[in-house]
Amino acid sequence: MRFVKGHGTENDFVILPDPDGALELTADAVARLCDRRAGIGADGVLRVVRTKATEFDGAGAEWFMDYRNADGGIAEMCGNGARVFARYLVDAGLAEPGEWDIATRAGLRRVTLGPSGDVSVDMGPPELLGTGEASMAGETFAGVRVSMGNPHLACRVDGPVTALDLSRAPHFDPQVFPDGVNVEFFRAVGERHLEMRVYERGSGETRSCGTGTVAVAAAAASEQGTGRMSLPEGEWTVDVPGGRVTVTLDGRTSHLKGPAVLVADGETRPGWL
Ligand SMILES: N[C@@H](CCC[C@H](N)C(=O)O)C(=O)O
Repeated sequence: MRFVKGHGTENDFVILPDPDGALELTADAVARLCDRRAGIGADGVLRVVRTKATEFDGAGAEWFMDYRNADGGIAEMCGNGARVFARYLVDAGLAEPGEWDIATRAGLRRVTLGPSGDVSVDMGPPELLGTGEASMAGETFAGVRVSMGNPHLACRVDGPVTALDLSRAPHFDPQVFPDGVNVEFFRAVGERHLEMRVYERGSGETRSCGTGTVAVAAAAASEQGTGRMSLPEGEWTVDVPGGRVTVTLDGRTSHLKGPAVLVADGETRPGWL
């Protein structure tokens, strides 16, 4: 099986080119590919498949991003994955630099990219769903529930995010989050400038989460309380352990911009999976 390895702010992926949808990708195979000791190692898998070979045929995009978490579970959307997916398509000559849509389980997402460099994704409008909480290492964290197509709980903290112990999964109420949740911890470090760490559903602590960075920018913007229905417009810088991304809220939608890097090509050994 051919693969490419890539990352977006160190949120890393095994990319599996499967244009005709011929791969039978089981949860077990995904978990083995993502295993950092016995496999290739990644936070998730991006299967690259033509929409016409999937149930998303007719969605209005040529390519479907089939994203899976490291534990083999399926997620609706992955923001860093979308950037890396788009960079792979251009690098492989399967798409031209420019602006076009990719299909995801959360709907179409428009990507903008040149022949090299950063990739921007229209992430859609963040959906603020009220408050929620999670607990970790004996402490309870209050946050804002945000849907970016996938579920998030964005928790503001007082101290540096580096001080948090994210070695274990945060606890949350499964009645509030029946599909699980990605939990972000963020703190303001300047004007529209946040630092963030995340514990991702299905992948554990990762060094970046694109949907999570938009969720924390939306949560922080909502606290600015203009009383209007839409979030205050503005550009946010979000620092994550793996680097820096920019989130733009424009009242209609949100954009995530940041690096997307391909680092290796390879082939799994016959019979290994
Ligand atoms: N790292 C991703 C999010 C991946 C999916 C998430 N773990 C979930 O289960 O919803 C991103 O960059 O958005």
